[in-house]
Amino acid sequence: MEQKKFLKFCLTTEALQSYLPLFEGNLYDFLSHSPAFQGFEGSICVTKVMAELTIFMASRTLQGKEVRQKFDSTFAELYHDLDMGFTPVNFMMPWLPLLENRRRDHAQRMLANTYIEIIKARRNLKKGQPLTENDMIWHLMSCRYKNGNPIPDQQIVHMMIALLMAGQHSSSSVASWIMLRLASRPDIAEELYQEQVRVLGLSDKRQMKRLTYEEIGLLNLNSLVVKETLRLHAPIHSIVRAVKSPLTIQTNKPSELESRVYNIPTSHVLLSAPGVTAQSSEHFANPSSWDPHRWEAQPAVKDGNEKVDYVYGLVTKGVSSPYLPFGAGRHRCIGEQYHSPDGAPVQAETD
Ligand code: HEM
Repeated sequence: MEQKKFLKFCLTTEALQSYLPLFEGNLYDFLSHSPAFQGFEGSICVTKVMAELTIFMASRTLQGKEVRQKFDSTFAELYHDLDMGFTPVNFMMPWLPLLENRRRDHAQRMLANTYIEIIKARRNLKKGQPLTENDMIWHLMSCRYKNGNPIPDQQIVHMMIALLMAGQHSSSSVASWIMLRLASRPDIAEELYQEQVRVLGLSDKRQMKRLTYEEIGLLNLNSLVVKETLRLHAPIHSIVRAVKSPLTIQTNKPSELESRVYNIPTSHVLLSAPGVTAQSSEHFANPSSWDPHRWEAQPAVKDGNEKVDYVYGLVTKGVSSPYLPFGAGRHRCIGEQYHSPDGAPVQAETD
């Protein structure tokens, strides 16, 4: 949890505000260079393009200049190999002599070496030499555990790779679904465009003006599109926990079930799937239809205002909402806010 608190530093509102110009810069750069966005018609592989875009934007903002520069060459390939080792079989049996597992391990070692070199080079900067931007690597290099110890370089490396993986998969998957859903609903795409023209205005050259952090909050339909897409296509469909000590669970609705009490031994692993309630007609009318406007009428969940701090900052204590795409409890996502400003300019520019 202490490490989670260190990571949270780069996801604060102030940090996110400072990323916005970087997001936009990378986005415009991508749109002008990527073959996928030349001309006004044609077909593209949405998942591939969104994965590329997300990794460029995340690497530049969270990981720092050096990592972003390396993504143009070797890093992207290594990341791909790491990514291919991210399927259930690799999780269940990470030791299997599969080609994917070997490539994954090789990529992990190469990426780790690269991060170590970046950290070393930064430590060797002469006193008085200007710092590069205040990114996550700098921050972790200056953090100390409660016992006063600095974070060992190897741990910084592992945290940086974990962050890269945590943010990339989820964000690029949601971005792809948004594009695909919008392609099937031109009326919503048009509404989104009109909202952006209304809120952001057009420049003299009839181009959309640059977005400010505050304006993101005014793009109401934009946020409903993200919310509704996360309801139907939450990227993390299964959340698993190993039972560490014997657990007794009493069901809330005993009348509907044969057994009211479950005794769960430590040999078990529990799996929760938040998408089940998010797509249930018990909570959402016509649940399989993608309708961002449903949230305008959706009753708010009464989960109470109580908050709890698991060391990395206050989070809502309640877990009874049928809609929990970012999880709940101590392992709840710390990237929720990051995801929104990341998505907003992308959606606005590609509409
Ligand atoms: C649409 C985007 C995202 C979704 C839907 C999402 C969803 C989730 C969920 C459901 C969890 C809980 C996992 C569990 O309980 O085991 C989680 C954890 C986490 N997320 Fe995200 N996430 C997103 C984006 C991000 C981003 C952009 C970052 C970082 C920049 C991030 C960093 C993390 C981290 C570090 C954890 C681990 C927390 C822990 O184990 O304590 N996420 N995320």
